[in-house]
Amino acid sequence: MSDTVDDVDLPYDEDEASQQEKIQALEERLEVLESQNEEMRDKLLDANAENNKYQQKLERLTHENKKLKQSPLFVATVQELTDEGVIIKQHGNNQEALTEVTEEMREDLGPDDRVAVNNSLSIVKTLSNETDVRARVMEVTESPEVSYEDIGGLEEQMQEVRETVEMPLEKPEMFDDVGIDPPSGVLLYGPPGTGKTMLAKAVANETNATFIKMAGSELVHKFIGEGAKLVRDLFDVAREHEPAVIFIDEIDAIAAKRTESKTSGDAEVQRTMMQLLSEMDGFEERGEIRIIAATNRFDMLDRAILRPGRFDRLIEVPKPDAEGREIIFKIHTRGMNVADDVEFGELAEDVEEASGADIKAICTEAGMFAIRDDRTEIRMEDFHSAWDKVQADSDETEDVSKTFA
Ligand SMILES: Nc1ncnc2c1ncn2[C@@H]1O[C@H](COP(=O)(O)OP(=O)(O)OP(=O)(O)O)[C@@H](O)[C@H]1O
Repeated sequence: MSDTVDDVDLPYDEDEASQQEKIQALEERLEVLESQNEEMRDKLLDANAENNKYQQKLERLTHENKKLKQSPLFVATVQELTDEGVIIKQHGNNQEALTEVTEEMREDLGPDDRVAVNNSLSIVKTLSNETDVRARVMEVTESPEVSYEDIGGLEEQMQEVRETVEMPLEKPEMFDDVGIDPPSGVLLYGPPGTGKTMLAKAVANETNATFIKMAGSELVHKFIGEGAKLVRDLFDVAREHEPAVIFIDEIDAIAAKRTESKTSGDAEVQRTMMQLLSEMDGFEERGEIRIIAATNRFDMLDRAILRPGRFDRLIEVPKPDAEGREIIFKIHTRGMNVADDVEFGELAEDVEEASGADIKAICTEAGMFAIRDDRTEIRMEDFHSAWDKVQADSDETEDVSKTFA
């Protein structure tokens, strides 16, 4: 493009064009240039808008990036508010530290409050109350209402649970006299709804022990030190309630085989499991506390937890066979008004893949079918319709969980 007027390529012949022709040619050129200018301005506006969009995206990504790079937060408990600052105690390592806080934050803080702190131990936010967390994740029952008679088809398993959990609680001296250590922990494994929780509850009931249940998934927390702290709490609560049976359901959530990825989440889960193992290793001081864990995913477990002194007694709890199913039908219809012609043996054959939990559901549903039909007596056909419904419901749940997987 030309820089000066002298260089401009004129739209007419300087020597031949008349004044009129020159003016007209220049006007036409001006018009073209104006429309080109307009076009360029539009493009510039578009480009600016686009630029803005990219700028925003860049900001968002930079923010995300920063968040990802940020180190995780730690959990601590406020010990004391002093003139020099706030004394906090970190969970996990139990170290105390003095940290400064803003005046506004100081007003919201009190001793025993749980707070999240960053790497430099500055308080980032306050957390919900610890007792709330404990209550949410721990189920403590003084005497669960399940007895051995409520469990069907698990004779062998029941026998083994009694030997490994009941005997050491009731007759610890026998182990001393014989000179062997009782098994440390019992691991129940098998498909969902087969009676693992029931077995643990029944043994607690029969030994007058407090039943303390915690789900492994509840131990997986986003704050460093939180899972390990809850494990310590779990054993503290058990010590306060001796004799006690600790039941850790879904143990696979904290004791799965190590994956390749080394994210901080994995490390936290690992720490929680280590805490559990170290509590179990302190067996001598554990007194009248027995530990039972359960999983549906035995294949996923880290073998480290199965070593001697840890969960060293494995008990498989399978789906019931026909005989077991018949017993479970009888257990769950004990209080029900069942017609004389109902054949539990036949029903047990019909519901081949049913678990104990399925059979309980079938019995309740069969009752519902009778009510819908305005009857107070439950017939064979009600049980059959109920089995169809239970199967259809579980297919539906499976479809839903597949959709959301
Ligand atoms: N063997 C059984 N005898 C009688 N009832 C059973 C049996 N198994 C399961 N049930 C019924 O199913 C319900 C659920 O069983 P339970 O919670 O013990 O199963 P689970 O094996 O712990 O399942 P999950 O692995 O899903 O936690 C029980 O409350 C009980 O009503």
